[in-house]
Amino acid sequence: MATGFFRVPTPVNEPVKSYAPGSPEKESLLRTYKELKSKQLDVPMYIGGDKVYTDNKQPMLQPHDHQHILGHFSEGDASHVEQAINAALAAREDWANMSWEHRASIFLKAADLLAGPWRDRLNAATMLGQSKNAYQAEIDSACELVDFLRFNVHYMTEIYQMQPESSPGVWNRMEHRPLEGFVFALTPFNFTAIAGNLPSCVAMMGNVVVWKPAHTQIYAAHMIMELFREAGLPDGVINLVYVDGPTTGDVVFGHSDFAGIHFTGSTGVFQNIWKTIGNNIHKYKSYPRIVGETGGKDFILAHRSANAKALATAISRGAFEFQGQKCSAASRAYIPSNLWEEVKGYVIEDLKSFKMGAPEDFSNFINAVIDEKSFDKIARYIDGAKESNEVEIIAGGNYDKSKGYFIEPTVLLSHNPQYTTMCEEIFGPVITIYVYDENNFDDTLELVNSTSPYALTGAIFSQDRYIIDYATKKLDQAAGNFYINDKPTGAVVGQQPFGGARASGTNDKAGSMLNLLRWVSARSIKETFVPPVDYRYPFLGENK
Ligand SMILES: NC(=O)c1ccc[n+]([C@@H]2O[C@H](COP(=O)([O-])OP(=O)(O)OC[C@H]3O[C@@H](n4cnc5c(N)ncnc54)[C@H](O)[C@@H]3O)[C@@H](O)[C@H]2O)c1
Ligand SMILES: N[C@@H](CCC=O)C(=O)O
Repeated sequence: MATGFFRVPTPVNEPVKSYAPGSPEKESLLRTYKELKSKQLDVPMYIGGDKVYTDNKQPMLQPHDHQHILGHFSEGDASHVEQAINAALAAREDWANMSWEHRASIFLKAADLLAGPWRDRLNAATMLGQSKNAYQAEIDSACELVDFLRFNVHYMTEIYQMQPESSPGVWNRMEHRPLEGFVFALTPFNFTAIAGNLPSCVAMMGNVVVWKPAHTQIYAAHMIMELFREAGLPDGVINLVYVDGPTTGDVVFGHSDFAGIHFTGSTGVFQNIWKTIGNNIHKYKSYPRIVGETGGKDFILAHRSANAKALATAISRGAFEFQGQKCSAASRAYIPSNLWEEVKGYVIEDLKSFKMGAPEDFSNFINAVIDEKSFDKIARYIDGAKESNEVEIIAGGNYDKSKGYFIEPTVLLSHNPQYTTMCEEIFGPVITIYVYDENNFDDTLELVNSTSPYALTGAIFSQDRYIIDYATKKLDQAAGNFYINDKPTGAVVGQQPFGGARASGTNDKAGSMLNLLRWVSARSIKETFVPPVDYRYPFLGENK
């Protein structure tokens, strides 16, 4: 059999298209958007080689126009989860034995399809189903997913190249085996790229997967599955089911072949999953890999030396892009008293210029939040602020769900640094600001570090290099992604490996070698060329 030591193409980040007025990409995307919007899809689950339809049809809505249905998905039950596990296990041997370069080819082809003919379709699906504007959909569902696929293939080869030393007469080798069993990918609503990455990077390493997306992301999720199939992913390697979370969890976490979970979502759900796995630990063949990236309460801390305009821009973009429905969105800010009036002026000016509405109008910066449950939760936080005498509403504060789930970008000013919205994740377009005495930077650093249980992202703004150095050291455990003079969001694959610690997750850095290492189990092999033929140590003979 002919073979070689193959080098994969060097990955570079997929360029982000502008969708500027009159651009060909804008025209082409809008055409696809309108085409998809005009029809209703009947979306199946994908189990083994089958597209599985059930009688339990659930609507897929547009968050910005909830009476407009995009189609229906077939909801499954526990029996479908069992079938998906069986299909995965049946596919395991062939997939695990496929030469790595062919696994790589499938995902590199998926990346090229997505960068080319599939780009508009996945972007339009993300705009329609998750209410992202064109630019944010482009960053997420096109560029970030393309980057995940290409960079992960590259990291995979780096892992395979990790080999031990050998001594004379011996050749030591290390194999990076897929896990024994199946892996469960449980994905959130807010990023199409994350939904695509969680099952695919696990499969890339030779594993088989059962994938359950959030119900509100199924519209784009099924297109990702179609993309992988077109790229040549064999049947049964990734099995996509639409079953409610607890029912899926009961079947998956009770199965002896459960080998790991790749999760992104909220902290509470992840902590419950961890407990369930702990309680069932005696049932499994191996200790399951538990990888979870979860919630955040991401901060901006400004020093009195900060540039007020840059700081205000970081607040406007960092808190409100994608309606704050980003794990990394800035949701608490600590501003020194000397800068507050100026910063407030810029932020209010920015917010006045924001347009809110459906994504098909490309001039809308703000779209809708994902569903009624999220809308009601965010509205409750805003109502709480209206009633509190510890908080003022500086901007926004209105909401309306009559047509779509629209919440005005809202800036709260809290006089209490421990007020609820300074501590809890809201996951919506709300930022709370605490203005501190400009001479009290040290105490404020401590406040930032200790106020919330999360440690996902954070930013320091200062023009003073001693302060930047000092804050970077003091806040070393406060954020897994730390930004200097930039908004605490918008991590790019290959540039800022992403993930947080404390209650924000296991910090296995999505889109990096660190993450992929969790999906392999190394086997060390020692081969001795001329084995000894006498058991005695040399000195045993001399003592006679
Ligand atoms: N740290 C990160 O990288 C990152 C990235 C994106 C989103 N997030 C977090 O995700 C959350 C928003 O996403 P979401 O609302 O989809 O999260 P979620 O926790 O509600 O849902 C995530 C997934 O878990 C499933 N699920 C929910 N309850 C379950 C249960 N009891 N048992 C089993 N499965 C269950 C959901 O159906 C979904 O597929 C936020 O907290 C955000 O911070 C984190
Ligand atoms: N890569 C993204 C992660 C978003 C999570 O929801 C960011 O940093 O903005």
